[in-house]
This record gives sequence, structure tokens and C-alpha cells, in this order.
Amino acid sequence: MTASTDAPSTPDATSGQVDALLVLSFGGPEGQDDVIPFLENVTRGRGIPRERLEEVATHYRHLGGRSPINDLNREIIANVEAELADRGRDLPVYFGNRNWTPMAEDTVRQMVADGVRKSAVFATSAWGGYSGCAQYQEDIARAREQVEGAPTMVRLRQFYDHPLFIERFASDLREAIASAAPGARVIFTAHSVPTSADEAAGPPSLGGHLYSRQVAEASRLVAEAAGVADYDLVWQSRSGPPSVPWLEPDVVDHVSELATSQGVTDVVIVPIGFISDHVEVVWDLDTELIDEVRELGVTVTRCATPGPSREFARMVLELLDEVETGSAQDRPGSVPALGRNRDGARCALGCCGG
Ligand SMILES: CC1=C(CCC(=O)O)c2cc3nc(cc4[nH]c(cc5[nH]c(cc1n2)c(C)c5CCC(=O)O)c(CCC(=O)O)c4C)C(CCC(=O)O)=C3C
Ligand SMILES: [Fe+2]
Repeated sequence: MTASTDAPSTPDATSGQVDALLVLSFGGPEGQDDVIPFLENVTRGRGIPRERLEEVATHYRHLGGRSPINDLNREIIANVEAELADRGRDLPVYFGNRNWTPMAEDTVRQMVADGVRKSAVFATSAWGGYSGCAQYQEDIARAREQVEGAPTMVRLRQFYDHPLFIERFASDLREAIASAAPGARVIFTAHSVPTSADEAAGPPSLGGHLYSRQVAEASRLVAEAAGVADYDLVWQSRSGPPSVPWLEPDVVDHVSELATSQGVTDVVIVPIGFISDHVEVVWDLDTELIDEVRELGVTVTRCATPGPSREFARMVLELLDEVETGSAQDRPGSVPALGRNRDGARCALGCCGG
């Protein structure tokens, strides 16, 4: 195991005790009437074709117009509160989102009313890159701009290789393998992004591709911990016009290809790119993928996600300790873990294309 550390860009500005923790996430609709306004918030200024929006709306409609994501985040928060209570720590935990209520700026307003001066921010993505990191930094900066007297905010770093994250995924993978047919093929999957976005992911000095490199490294660490020697890594849930290249292969194409050209009949799918069972998991994998490959005779066993576990909550507190003590934990991954920045600053000039 190689241990490496990455010093935060400005250690003094990102360490010290905080008086609150903000859990910052994507947000999701909670009923049919929310679906379109939610999707309009998500896609504002992002050039996603109208047809794709309507297609995605049908996924949410099939789920009763309700994404599981908000409830899952509330569960993560309850677990974090339970871990804090176990440690005798009296730290308020707040919840805010980018695209749906509670909106981050409203939460920050409440934090000001409650007298919060300095908050840590846990963004619910393990990864570098625009969607997983830079966009959350933008959310922090925007919310602070909109709220007079907003607290100082220090984001907890990317956690793609955190031992508790890896170990929880690995034990769920061992369980999935045990319940699948012997010899089932193990396939890791994460959200696709445009190849240009992946090229721009991370500080230019690191050579880009931070997102796909972290996803590959997390997959390697989970596979190793679960004793899996052979596996594939694929991508899912692409959108945007077909003329724009995104990370490939797509999960449905890949499993179909394994079935038709290699006679594969059983696969274990590990949604490494997602911390919990939100729409990309319960629709794109549990519904779409399973339906598409059933006709080819393939049985899919889907590995659980780590979000709503006590291990995950303990990880959040360990990341918080790093900020409060100004320390850097040993990490098993060989790809940098960045994102511990103050007040929505980028990791470096030109980071993630910004
Ligand atoms: C890398 C990545 C993550 C993982 C990192 C992280 O965890 O943050 C992620 C998470 C999520 N993405 C989500 C939902 C959506 N993402 C979209 C669109 C897009 N995602 C992208 C990437 C990612 N997305 C990209 C490159 C686009 C294209 C346009 C753009 O650059 O914005 C769209 C628009 C329609 C569509 O194109 O599908 C929706 C509705 C939800 C909530 C699900 C729920 O409601 O349960 C979550 C957690
Ligand atoms: Fe997304």
C-alpha cells in the first residue's frame, strides 16, 4: 500500500475548529409537480437538448416524481449526527442543495440567523472534476455571495480513496458476489462526462483526467479489497448531443457486448460513481440496464452503495478532523485528492477548466 498526502493549497486558511457542518448535495424532486422545475434548475445554461430532458422526466415520473436522493441525504445526516453524539460533540448539521429545496442559499441564510461563523462543507461527491467538485465550489461561492454575513466555509476534500469508503464498498461487493452465480463478471460503473470535461478535470499541472483517474483508482482499491482480480470499468447516464464524445463504453452497450460476443450470463454491477441509490442507480441500472440485458439472457446483481452506512458517517467525521486539526491522513490511492478549499475557491488556477 502506498501512502500519499496532498497538502491543501492554503493550509492556514482551511484549518481550525468549525461551529457547523453543511451537507451540500444535488437535490431532487419530491413529487410530480417538482419534476420539470427541478430539471430546469439542473439544466439551466448547460445546453442539454429538450428531448433528453423529456426522456429524463419520464424516469422521475416512473418513480412517482420523487427522487430517493433527498431522503438518502437526510439518512446520511442522521448518521453523522449519531456519530457526533457518540463523540459528545455538539455540532449543528445543516442540509442544502444545488437544484432543489432546501436550496443552499436558504440554508446559508438560516446559518447566519443561527450565528454560525465558520462551517465545514461536506459535498456529496467523492470526485474531482466539474460535476463532482468545481460545481460544488461554485455553489458555495454563490450562496455566500447572496447572503450578507455568510460564514467562512471550508470544504472537506475529495474522498474517492478514503479507507472507510473503499472498505464499505468492498464488503458490499463481497456480499453481491456471494449472492450472484459463481464466476459472474464484476463491472464498475460511474457517471459519464464529456471527454473534454474529463481532460480538463483537476489542476492543469496534474495533467487532467482527475475524475476518470480517481474512478479507476477507487475501482482498483475496491476490487483489491474484495479479492477480485478481473473486472471492467464502464460509464453510464450520458446526455448531450451524440456528436459530443463522452467517456465510454456505456454500461448497457458493454454488458450487451459481453453477452453476445462472450456468452456472459451473469454480471455484478458496482455503482462506484455514486454514493447512494439515487435515480442514476435505481433507474439507469436497476430498471433500464436490467430490462435491456434480460432479453440477452443476462442476470444482473447490483452491489449496494455506501452512503446510508455508519462507516460513511465516520468517514465524514474523519474528513472533518483533517480540517479541524489541519492534518492530512494517509491515503491508499495514488491519485491526488483535492477540493479542501475555502469559500468556494478552485483547487488551482484553471482547475476543471475554470
Ligand atoms: C459526474 C456526475 C455525477 C457524480 C458526481 C456527483 O455525485 O455529483 C452526477 C450526479 C448526479 N446527477 C444527477 C442528476 C442529473 N444529472 C444531469 C446531467 C449531468 N450529470 C453529469 C455528471 C454527473 N452527475 C453531467 C456531465 C451532466 C450533463 C450536463 C451537466 O454538465 O450538467 C441531469 C440532466 C439530465 C441528464 O442529462 O441526465 C440530471 C437530472 C443526480 C441526482 C439524481 C437524482 O435525482 O436522484 C446526481 C447525484
Ligand atoms: Fe448528473
